[in-house]
Amino acid sequence: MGGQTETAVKRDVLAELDTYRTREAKQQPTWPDAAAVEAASANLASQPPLVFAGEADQLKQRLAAAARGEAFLLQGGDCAETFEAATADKIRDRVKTLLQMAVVLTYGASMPVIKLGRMAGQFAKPRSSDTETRDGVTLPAFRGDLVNGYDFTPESRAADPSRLVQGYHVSASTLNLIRAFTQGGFADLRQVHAWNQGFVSNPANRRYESLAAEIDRALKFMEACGVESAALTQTEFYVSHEALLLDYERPLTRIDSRTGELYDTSGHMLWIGERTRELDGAHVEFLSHVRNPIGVKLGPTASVDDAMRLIDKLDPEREPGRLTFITRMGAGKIREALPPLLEGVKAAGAQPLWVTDPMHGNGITTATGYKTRRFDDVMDELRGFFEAHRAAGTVPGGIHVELTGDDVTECLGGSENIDEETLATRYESLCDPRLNHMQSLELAFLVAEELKQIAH
Ligand SMILES: O=C[C@H](O)[C@H](O)COP(=O)(O)O
Ligand SMILES: C=C(OP(=O)(O)O)C(=O)O
Ligand SMILES: [Mn+2]
Repeated sequence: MGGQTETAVKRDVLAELDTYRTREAKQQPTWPDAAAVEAASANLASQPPLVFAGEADQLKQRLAAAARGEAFLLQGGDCAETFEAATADKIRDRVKTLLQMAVVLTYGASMPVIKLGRMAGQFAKPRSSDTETRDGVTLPAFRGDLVNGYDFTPESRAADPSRLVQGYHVSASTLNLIRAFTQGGFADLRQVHAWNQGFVSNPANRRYESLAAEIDRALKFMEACGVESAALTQTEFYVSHEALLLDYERPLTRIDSRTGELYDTSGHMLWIGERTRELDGAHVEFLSHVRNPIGVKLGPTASVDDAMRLIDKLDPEREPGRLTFITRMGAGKIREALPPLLEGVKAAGAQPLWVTDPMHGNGITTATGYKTRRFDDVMDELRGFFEAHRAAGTVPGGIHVELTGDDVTECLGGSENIDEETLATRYESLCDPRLNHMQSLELAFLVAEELKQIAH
Protein backbone atom coordinates (compact mmCIF):
# COMPACT_ATOMS: atom_id res chain seq x y z
CA MET A 1 0.00 0.00 0.00
CA GLY A 2 1.45 3.41 -0.92
CA GLY A 3 2.08 5.94 1.84
CA GLN A 4 -0.62 8.22 0.52
CA THR A 5 -3.24 5.48 0.48
CA GLU A 6 -2.34 4.32 3.97
CA THR A 7 -2.74 7.84 5.29
CA ALA A 8 -6.11 8.08 3.58
CA VAL A 9 -7.27 4.79 5.12
CA LYS A 10 -6.26 5.98 8.57
CA ARG A 11 -8.02 9.26 8.01
CA ASP A 12 -11.23 7.42 7.11
CA VAL A 13 -11.01 5.17 10.17
CA LEU A 14 -10.57 8.19 12.43
CA ALA A 15 -13.35 10.10 10.68
CA GLU A 16 -15.73 7.22 11.44
CA LEU A 17 -14.62 7.21 15.06
CA ASP A 18 -15.39 10.92 15.21
CA THR A 19 -19.04 10.36 14.32
CA TYR A 20 -19.60 10.45 18.08
CA ARG A 21 -19.00 14.22 17.98
CA THR A 22 -22.34 14.63 16.22
CA ARG A 23 -24.18 12.84 19.06
CA GLU A 24 -25.21 14.12 22.44
CA ALA A 25 -22.60 13.38 25.11
CA LYS A 26 -24.17 13.37 28.56
CA GLN A 27 -22.31 13.92 31.80
CA GLN A 28 -19.43 15.93 30.30
CA PRO A 29 -17.85 18.76 32.30
CA THR A 30 -18.21 22.37 31.32
CA TRP A 31 -14.59 23.20 30.55
CA PRO A 32 -13.97 26.92 31.02
CA ASP A 33 -11.28 27.20 28.35
CA ALA A 34 -11.56 25.48 24.96
CA ALA A 35 -7.92 26.19 24.08
CA ALA A 36 -6.75 24.44 27.25
CA VAL A 37 -8.83 21.36 26.36
CA GLU A 38 -7.24 21.35 22.89
CA ALA A 39 -3.79 21.54 24.45
CA ALA A 40 -4.54 18.70 26.88
CA SER A 41 -5.94 16.61 24.06
CA ALA A 42 -2.84 17.21 21.90
CA ASN A 43 -0.63 16.29 24.82
CA LEU A 44 -2.54 13.03 25.42
CA ALA A 45 -2.43 12.20 21.72
CA SER A 46 1.37 12.43 21.84
CA GLN A 47 1.71 10.05 24.82
CA PRO A 48 2.38 6.31 24.48
CA PRO A 49 -0.61 4.00 24.86
CA LEU A 50 -1.27 2.72 28.38
CA VAL A 51 -2.19 -0.76 27.22
CA PHE A 52 -1.34 -2.79 24.14
CA ALA A 53 -4.11 -3.82 21.76
CA GLY A 54 -2.99 -7.46 21.96
CA GLU A 55 -3.65 -7.44 25.70
CA ALA A 56 -7.20 -6.21 25.11
CA ASP A 57 -7.67 -9.07 22.63
CA GLN A 58 -6.38 -11.54 25.18
CA LEU A 59 -8.83 -10.22 27.77
CA LYS A 60 -11.60 -10.58 25.18
CA GLN A 61 -10.74 -14.26 24.85
CA ARG A 62 -10.82 -14.69 28.61
CA LEU A 63 -14.21 -12.96 28.78
CA ALA A 64 -15.49 -15.22 26.01
CA ALA A 65 -14.60 -18.18 28.23
CA ALA A 66 -16.51 -16.58 31.10
CA ALA A 67 -19.57 -16.12 28.87
CA ARG A 68 -19.44 -19.87 28.15
CA GLY A 69 -19.22 -20.68 31.87
CA GLU A 70 -15.57 -21.72 31.70
CA ALA A 71 -14.15 -18.82 33.71
CA PHE A 72 -15.45 -16.18 36.14
CA LEU A 73 -14.87 -12.43 36.05
CA LEU A 74 -13.86 -10.52 39.18
CA GLN A 75 -14.01 -6.80 38.40
CA GLY A 76 -13.44 -4.43 41.30
CA GLY A 77 -11.87 -1.33 42.77
CA ASP A 78 -12.74 2.17 43.90
CA CYS A 79 -15.87 4.00 42.83
CA ALA A 80 -13.62 6.98 42.15
CA GLU A 81 -9.86 6.56 42.21
CA THR A 82 -8.02 9.68 43.35
CA PHE A 83 -4.64 11.08 42.39
CA GLU A 84 -3.73 11.43 46.06
CA ALA A 85 -4.46 7.80 46.88
CA ALA A 86 -2.38 6.41 44.00
CA THR A 87 0.32 5.43 46.49
CA ALA A 88 2.28 2.17 46.55
CA ASP A 89 0.62 1.02 49.79
CA LYS A 90 -2.93 1.66 48.71
CA ILE A 91 -2.47 0.18 45.24
CA ARG A 92 -0.81 -2.87 46.79
CA ASP A 93 -3.63 -3.37 49.28
CA ARG A 94 -6.27 -3.20 46.55
CA VAL A 95 -4.35 -5.67 44.39
CA LYS A 96 -3.86 -7.97 47.41
CA THR A 97 -7.58 -7.83 48.18
CA LEU A 98 -8.46 -8.74 44.59
CA LEU A 99 -5.87 -11.56 44.59
CA GLN A 100 -7.31 -12.91 47.83
CA MET A 101 -10.85 -12.78 46.49
CA ALA A 102 -9.68 -14.48 43.31
CA VAL A 103 -8.10 -17.29 45.31
CA VAL A 104 -11.30 -17.81 47.28
CA LEU A 105 -13.31 -17.90 44.04
CA THR A 106 -10.88 -20.10 42.10
CA TYR A 107 -10.70 -22.59 44.92
CA GLY A 108 -14.46 -22.60 45.42
CA ALA A 109 -15.39 -22.83 41.77
CA SER A 110 -12.43 -24.79 40.37
CA MET A 111 -12.53 -22.29 37.55
CA PRO A 112 -10.08 -19.66 36.30
CA VAL A 113 -10.85 -16.20 37.65
CA ILE A 114 -10.23 -13.18 35.44
CA LYS A 115 -8.85 -10.31 37.51
CA LEU A 116 -9.95 -6.93 36.24
CA GLY A 117 -9.33 -3.82 38.34
CA ARG A 118 -11.49 -0.72 38.35
CA MET A 119 -8.05 0.83 38.41
CA ALA A 120 -5.57 3.00 36.49
CA GLY A 121 -8.21 5.25 34.94
CA GLN A 122 -11.35 5.20 37.08
CA PHE A 123 -11.18 8.97 37.63
CA ALA A 124 -14.36 10.39 36.08
CA LYS A 125 -17.83 10.27 37.63
CA PRO A 126 -21.33 10.78 36.29
CA ARG A 127 -23.44 12.65 38.83
CA SER A 128 -27.17 12.88 39.59
CA SER A 129 -26.86 16.63 39.94
CA ASP A 130 -24.56 19.15 38.24
CA THR A 131 -24.19 21.10 41.46
CA GLU A 132 -23.74 20.53 45.18
CA THR A 133 -25.05 22.86 47.88
CA ARG A 134 -23.52 23.10 51.34
CA ASP A 135 -24.72 25.64 53.92
CA GLY A 136 -26.43 27.69 51.26
CA VAL A 137 -23.39 27.74 48.93
CA THR A 138 -23.81 26.07 45.53
CA LEU A 139 -20.80 24.90 43.48
CA PRO A 140 -20.26 22.46 40.61
CA ALA A 141 -20.48 18.82 41.71
CA PHE A 142 -17.26 16.82 42.07
CA ARG A 143 -16.91 14.83 38.82
CA GLY A 144 -13.77 12.89 39.63
CA ASP A 145 -10.10 13.86 39.76
CA LEU A 146 -9.90 13.86 35.97
CA VAL A 147 -12.23 16.90 36.00
CA ASN A 148 -12.09 18.91 39.22
CA GLY A 149 -11.05 18.85 42.88
CA TYR A 150 -13.11 17.54 45.79
CA ASP A 151 -12.44 20.54 48.09
CA PHE A 152 -15.55 22.65 48.35
CA THR A 153 -14.18 25.94 46.97
CA PRO A 154 -14.95 27.65 43.64
CA GLU A 155 -11.30 27.26 42.54
CA SER A 156 -11.15 23.56 43.30
CA ARG A 157 -14.54 22.74 41.81
CA ALA A 158 -13.82 24.51 38.49
CA ALA A 159 -13.18 21.99 35.71
CA ASP A 160 -9.47 21.99 34.85
CA PRO A 161 -8.36 20.34 31.56
CA SER A 162 -4.78 19.91 32.77
CA ARG A 163 -6.21 17.19 35.01
CA LEU A 164 -6.71 15.04 31.90
CA VAL A 165 -2.96 14.88 31.42
CA GLN A 166 -2.29 14.38 35.12
CA GLY A 167 -4.80 11.51 35.09
CA TYR A 168 -2.89 9.85 32.27
CA HIS A 169 0.36 9.98 34.27
CA VAL A 170 -1.24 8.71 37.48
CA SER A 171 -2.81 5.88 35.48
CA ALA A 172 0.58 5.06 33.95
CA SER A 173 2.30 4.83 37.34
CA THR A 174 -0.60 2.83 38.82
CA LEU A 175 -0.54 0.38 35.93
CA ASN A 176 3.23 0.10 36.13
CA LEU A 177 3.04 -0.94 39.76
CA ILE A 178 0.21 -3.39 39.06
CA ARG A 179 2.28 -4.98 36.30
CA ALA A 180 5.31 -5.16 38.59
CA PHE A 181 3.31 -6.77 41.40
CA THR A 182 1.50 -9.30 39.27
CA GLN A 183 4.42 -10.30 37.04
CA GLY A 184 7.32 -9.85 39.42
CA GLY A 185 6.66 -12.47 42.09
CA PHE A 186 4.14 -10.75 44.35
CA ALA A 187 1.26 -12.72 42.83
CA ASP A 188 3.13 -16.04 43.21
CA LEU A 189 0.59 -18.42 44.73
CA ARG A 190 3.18 -19.33 47.35
CA GLN A 191 2.53 -15.81 48.67
CA VAL A 192 -1.07 -16.76 49.41
CA HIS A 193 -0.51 -16.21 53.16
CA ALA A 194 1.46 -13.01 52.66
CA TRP A 195 -1.45 -11.35 50.86
CA ASN A 196 -3.38 -11.59 54.12
CA GLN A 197 -0.72 -9.86 56.16
CA GLY A 198 -1.03 -6.25 57.19
CA PHE A 199 -4.82 -6.33 57.26
CA VAL A 200 -6.67 -5.98 60.55
CA SER A 201 -7.48 -9.44 61.93
CA ASN A 202 -11.12 -10.37 61.38
CA PRO A 203 -13.30 -13.49 60.96
CA ALA A 204 -13.13 -13.33 57.16
CA ASN A 205 -9.36 -13.30 56.97
CA ARG A 206 -9.16 -16.08 59.56
CA ARG A 207 -11.38 -18.13 57.27
CA TYR A 208 -9.07 -17.12 54.43
CA GLU A 209 -6.04 -18.33 56.42
CA SER A 210 -7.38 -21.85 56.66
CA LEU A 211 -8.08 -21.90 52.92
CA ALA A 212 -4.56 -20.57 52.29
CA ALA A 213 -3.15 -23.43 54.38
CA GLU A 214 -4.97 -25.95 52.17
CA ILE A 215 -3.62 -24.26 49.05
CA ASP A 216 -0.13 -24.33 50.53
CA ARG A 217 -0.35 -28.06 51.10
CA ALA A 218 -1.56 -28.58 47.54
CA LEU A 219 1.32 -26.47 46.19
CA LYS A 220 3.91 -28.39 48.21
CA PHE A 221 2.45 -31.60 46.84
CA MET A 222 2.69 -30.27 43.28
CA GLU A 223 6.24 -29.06 43.89
CA ALA A 224 7.20 -32.49 45.22
CA CYS A 225 5.75 -34.00 42.04
CA GLY A 226 7.93 -31.66 39.97
CA VAL A 227 5.10 -29.51 38.60
CA GLU A 228 6.35 -26.10 37.52
CA SER A 229 4.19 -23.51 35.83
CA ALA A 230 4.21 -19.77 35.26
CA ALA A 231 0.49 -19.90 36.05
CA LEU A 232 1.45 -20.43 39.69
CA THR A 233 4.00 -17.64 39.91
CA GLN A 234 2.48 -14.87 37.78
CA THR A 235 -1.02 -13.74 37.07
CA GLU A 236 -2.79 -11.84 34.35
CA PHE A 237 -4.30 -8.65 35.72
CA TYR A 238 -6.27 -6.27 33.54
CA VAL A 239 -7.57 -2.74 34.12
CA SER A 240 -10.88 -1.09 33.28
CA HIS A 241 -12.83 2.08 33.88
CA GLU A 242 -16.01 3.83 32.81
CA ALA A 243 -15.26 5.51 29.47
CA LEU A 244 -17.11 8.63 30.51
CA LEU A 245 -14.90 11.54 29.57
CA LEU A 246 -14.60 11.54 25.80
CA ASP A 247 -11.94 14.27 25.91
CA TYR A 248 -9.75 11.69 27.66
CA GLU A 249 -10.73 8.58 25.71
CA ARG A 250 -10.51 10.05 22.21
CA PRO A 251 -6.83 11.07 22.19
CA LEU A 252 -5.88 7.74 23.75
CA THR A 253 -7.64 5.83 20.98
CA ARG A 254 -5.14 4.57 18.45
CA ILE A 255 -4.92 2.53 15.29
CA ASP A 256 -3.38 -0.84 16.07
CA SER A 257 -0.33 -1.27 13.85
CA ARG A 258 -0.93 -5.03 13.59
CA THR A 259 -4.48 -4.91 12.32
CA GLY A 260 -5.31 -1.32 11.38
CA GLU A 261 -8.19 -1.47 13.89
CA LEU A 262 -9.01 1.09 16.56
CA TYR A 263 -8.35 0.44 20.23
CA ASP A 264 -8.97 2.70 23.18
CA THR A 265 -5.59 2.28 24.85
CA SER A 266 -6.59 3.99 28.14
CA GLY A 267 -7.56 0.58 29.58
CA HIS A 268 -8.11 -3.03 28.57
CA MET A 269 -11.86 -2.95 29.04
CA LEU A 270 -14.08 0.11 29.01
CA TRP A 271 -17.66 0.31 30.10
CA ILE A 272 -20.63 2.60 29.48
CA GLY A 273 -22.51 3.73 32.58
CA GLU A 274 -26.21 3.52 33.30
CA ARG A 275 -26.58 7.26 32.70
CA THR A 276 -24.89 7.36 29.29
CA ARG A 277 -26.09 4.22 27.51
CA GLU A 278 -28.56 5.87 25.10
CA LEU A 279 -28.38 4.08 21.78
CA ASP A 280 -28.00 7.33 19.85
CA GLY A 281 -25.73 8.96 22.43
CA ALA A 282 -22.03 9.77 22.00
CA HIS A 283 -20.73 7.06 24.36
CA VAL A 284 -22.37 4.15 22.57
CA GLU A 285 -21.33 5.59 19.21
CA PHE A 286 -17.73 6.08 20.33
CA LEU A 287 -17.23 2.62 21.79
CA SER A 288 -18.94 0.95 18.85
CA HIS A 289 -15.82 1.89 16.83
CA VAL A 290 -13.11 0.47 19.11
CA ARG A 291 -12.19 -3.22 19.31
CA ASN A 292 -11.65 -3.51 23.09
CA PRO A 293 -13.99 -5.64 25.15
CA ILE A 294 -16.86 -3.34 26.17
CA GLY A 295 -19.25 -3.35 29.12
CA VAL A 296 -22.64 -1.71 29.48
CA LYS A 297 -24.41 -1.20 32.79
CA LEU A 298 -28.07 -2.17 32.77
CA GLY A 299 -30.39 -0.85 35.48
CA PRO A 300 -33.92 -1.98 36.34
CA THR A 301 -35.57 0.05 33.59
CA ALA A 302 -33.62 -1.70 30.80
CA SER A 303 -35.87 -3.67 28.44
CA VAL A 304 -35.07 -6.64 26.23
CA ASP A 305 -35.39 -4.26 23.32
CA ASP A 306 -32.79 -1.92 24.84
CA ALA A 307 -30.45 -4.86 25.39
CA MET A 308 -30.91 -6.20 21.85
CA ARG A 309 -30.35 -2.79 20.25
CA LEU A 310 -27.17 -2.37 22.29
CA ILE A 311 -26.01 -5.80 21.14
CA ASP A 312 -26.74 -4.94 17.51
CA LYS A 313 -24.90 -1.63 17.76
CA LEU A 314 -21.91 -2.66 19.88
CA ASP A 315 -21.50 -6.28 18.87
CA PRO A 316 -23.09 -6.76 15.45
CA GLU A 317 -20.79 -9.71 14.69
CA ARG A 318 -21.66 -11.41 18.02
CA GLU A 319 -17.96 -11.73 18.74
CA PRO A 320 -17.35 -13.88 21.84
CA GLY A 321 -16.09 -11.76 24.75
CA ARG A 322 -16.80 -8.45 23.05
CA LEU A 323 -19.82 -7.41 25.11
CA THR A 324 -20.48 -7.64 28.83
CA PHE A 325 -23.77 -6.63 30.40
CA ILE A 326 -23.25 -5.49 33.97
CA THR A 327 -26.65 -5.59 35.63
CA ARG A 328 -27.25 -3.33 38.64
CA MET A 329 -30.87 -3.80 39.54
CA GLY A 330 -31.12 -3.44 43.32
CA ALA A 331 -31.87 -6.27 45.72
CA GLY A 332 -35.58 -5.47 45.72
CA LYS A 333 -35.87 -5.54 41.93
CA ILE A 334 -33.45 -8.10 40.57
CA ARG A 335 -35.79 -11.08 40.90
CA GLU A 336 -38.35 -9.33 38.70
CA ALA A 337 -36.15 -7.29 36.40
CA LEU A 338 -33.36 -9.72 35.48
CA PRO A 339 -35.17 -12.93 34.39
CA PRO A 340 -37.02 -11.36 31.42
CA LEU A 341 -33.78 -9.77 30.19
CA LEU A 342 -31.90 -13.06 30.39
CA GLU A 343 -34.71 -14.95 28.67
CA GLY A 344 -35.26 -12.35 25.95
CA VAL A 345 -31.59 -12.08 25.04
CA LYS A 346 -31.19 -15.86 25.11
CA ALA A 347 -34.24 -16.32 22.89
CA ALA A 348 -32.69 -13.91 20.39
CA GLY A 349 -29.64 -16.16 20.21
CA ALA A 350 -27.13 -13.71 21.74
CA GLN A 351 -24.58 -14.73 24.36
CA PRO A 352 -23.15 -11.66 26.07
CA LEU A 353 -21.22 -12.07 29.29
CA TRP A 354 -23.60 -11.41 32.20
CA VAL A 355 -22.05 -9.86 35.28
CA THR A 356 -23.70 -8.54 38.44
CA ASP A 357 -22.91 -5.20 40.02
CA PRO A 358 -24.67 -5.63 43.37
CA MET A 359 -23.66 -2.15 44.53
CA HIS A 360 -25.23 0.55 42.37
CA GLY A 361 -28.88 -0.45 42.73
CA ASN A 362 -28.60 -0.50 46.52
CA GLY A 363 -27.57 3.02 47.44
CA ILE A 364 -29.19 4.77 50.41
CA THR A 365 -28.43 8.00 52.26
CA THR A 366 -28.46 8.08 56.05
CA ALA A 367 -30.14 10.83 58.06
CA THR A 368 -26.66 12.17 58.77
CA GLY A 369 -25.98 12.48 55.03
CA TYR A 370 -23.72 9.50 54.31
CA LYS A 371 -24.17 7.67 51.02
CA THR A 372 -24.06 4.03 51.99
CA ARG A 373 -25.22 0.50 51.12
CA ARG A 374 -26.32 -2.36 53.30
CA PHE A 375 -24.02 -5.35 53.01
CA ASP A 376 -27.11 -7.57 53.33
CA ASP A 377 -28.66 -5.92 50.26
CA VAL A 378 -25.46 -6.46 48.30
CA MET A 379 -25.49 -10.14 49.28
CA ASP A 380 -29.18 -10.42 48.49
CA GLU A 381 -28.69 -9.02 44.99
CA LEU A 382 -25.86 -11.50 44.46
CA ARG A 383 -28.12 -14.39 45.42
CA GLY A 384 -30.85 -13.02 43.16
CA PHE A 385 -28.36 -12.92 40.29
CA PHE A 386 -27.49 -16.60 40.68
CA GLU A 387 -31.15 -17.56 41.10
CA ALA A 388 -32.17 -15.72 37.93
CA HIS A 389 -29.43 -17.40 35.89
CA ARG A 390 -30.26 -20.83 37.27
CA ALA A 391 -33.91 -20.33 36.29
CA ALA A 392 -33.10 -18.99 32.81
CA GLY A 393 -30.38 -21.52 32.07
CA THR A 394 -27.89 -18.72 31.37
CA VAL A 395 -24.37 -18.23 32.69
CA PRO A 396 -23.72 -16.05 35.77
CA GLY A 397 -20.30 -14.96 34.54
CA GLY A 398 -18.89 -12.56 37.07
CA ILE A 399 -19.16 -9.81 39.66
CA HIS A 400 -18.42 -6.10 39.53
CA VAL A 401 -17.85 -4.49 42.94
CA GLU A 402 -16.66 -1.27 44.54
CA LEU A 403 -14.06 -2.17 47.13
CA THR A 404 -10.84 -1.15 48.77
CA GLY A 405 -8.13 -2.93 50.73
CA ASP A 406 -8.42 -0.27 53.41
CA ASP A 407 -10.22 -0.71 56.68
CA VAL A 408 -12.91 1.86 55.85
CA THR A 409 -16.42 2.16 57.27
CA GLU A 410 -18.55 2.99 54.25
CA CYS A 411 -21.02 0.10 53.82
CA LEU A 412 -23.37 -0.90 56.65
CA GLY A 413 -23.27 -4.39 58.16
CA GLY A 414 -20.96 -7.31 57.43
CA SER A 415 -19.76 -9.46 60.29
CA GLU A 416 -18.14 -6.39 61.90
CA ASN A 417 -21.65 -4.99 61.92
CA ILE A 418 -20.84 -1.44 60.88
CA ASP A 419 -23.77 0.74 61.97
CA GLU A 420 -24.85 4.25 61.05
CA GLU A 421 -22.83 5.84 63.84
CA THR A 422 -19.66 3.97 62.87
CA LEU A 423 -19.86 5.22 59.26
CA ALA A 424 -18.35 8.55 60.32
CA THR A 425 -15.18 6.99 61.75
CA ARG A 426 -13.42 6.04 58.51
CA TYR A 427 -15.57 7.18 55.60
CA GLU A 428 -12.99 8.04 52.96
CA SER A 429 -14.71 7.58 49.59
CA LEU A 430 -15.20 10.74 47.54
CA CYS A 431 -18.15 9.18 45.74
CA ASP A 432 -19.81 5.82 46.46
CA PRO A 433 -19.32 3.61 49.54
CA ARG A 434 -16.91 0.69 49.04
CA LEU A 435 -16.69 -2.69 50.67
CA ASN A 436 -13.73 -2.78 53.05
CA HIS A 437 -11.19 -5.60 53.11
CA MET A 438 -13.22 -7.85 55.37
CA GLN A 439 -16.52 -7.26 53.58
CA SER A 440 -14.79 -7.99 50.26
CA LEU A 441 -13.54 -11.36 51.52
CA GLU A 442 -16.93 -12.20 53.02
CA LEU A 443 -18.53 -11.47 49.68
CA ALA A 444 -16.00 -13.66 47.87
CA PHE A 445 -16.81 -16.58 50.20
CA LEU A 446 -20.52 -16.20 49.45
CA VAL A 447 -19.94 -16.11 45.70
CA ALA A 448 -17.65 -19.16 46.00
CA GLU A 449 -20.51 -21.06 47.67
CA GLU A 450 -22.82 -20.16 44.80
CA LEU A 451 -20.23 -21.20 42.22
CA LYS A 452 -19.64 -24.51 44.00
CA GLN A 453 -23.31 -25.35 43.53
CA ILE A 454 -22.95 -24.78 39.79
CA ALA A 455 -19.76 -26.83 39.57
CA HIS A 456 -21.25 -29.84 41.33
O1 LIG B 1 -20.74 5.72 40.94
C1 LIG B 1 -21.32 6.61 41.00
C2 LIG B 1 -22.48 7.20 41.56
O2 LIG B 1 -23.48 6.28 41.75
C3 LIG B 1 -22.82 8.24 40.62
O3 LIG B 1 -21.69 9.02 40.43
C4 LIG B 1 -23.98 9.08 41.09
O4 LIG B 1 -23.74 9.57 42.34
P1 LIG B 1 -24.58 10.79 42.89
O5 LIG B 1 -26.01 10.38 42.94
O6 LIG B 1 -23.99 11.03 44.26
O7 LIG B 1 -24.33 11.92 41.97
C1 LIG C 1 -21.52 5.20 38.15
C2 LIG C 1 -21.38 3.89 38.27
O1 LIG C 1 -22.31 2.98 37.99
P1 LIG C 1 -23.68 3.09 37.20
O2 LIG C 1 -23.37 3.64 35.86
O3 LIG C 1 -24.16 1.68 37.17
O4 LIG C 1 -24.57 3.97 38.01
C3 LIG C 1 -20.14 3.27 38.77
O5 LIG C 1 -19.86 2.12 38.39
O6 LIG C 1 -19.44 3.89 39.57
MN1 LIG D 1 -19.93 4.09 41.93
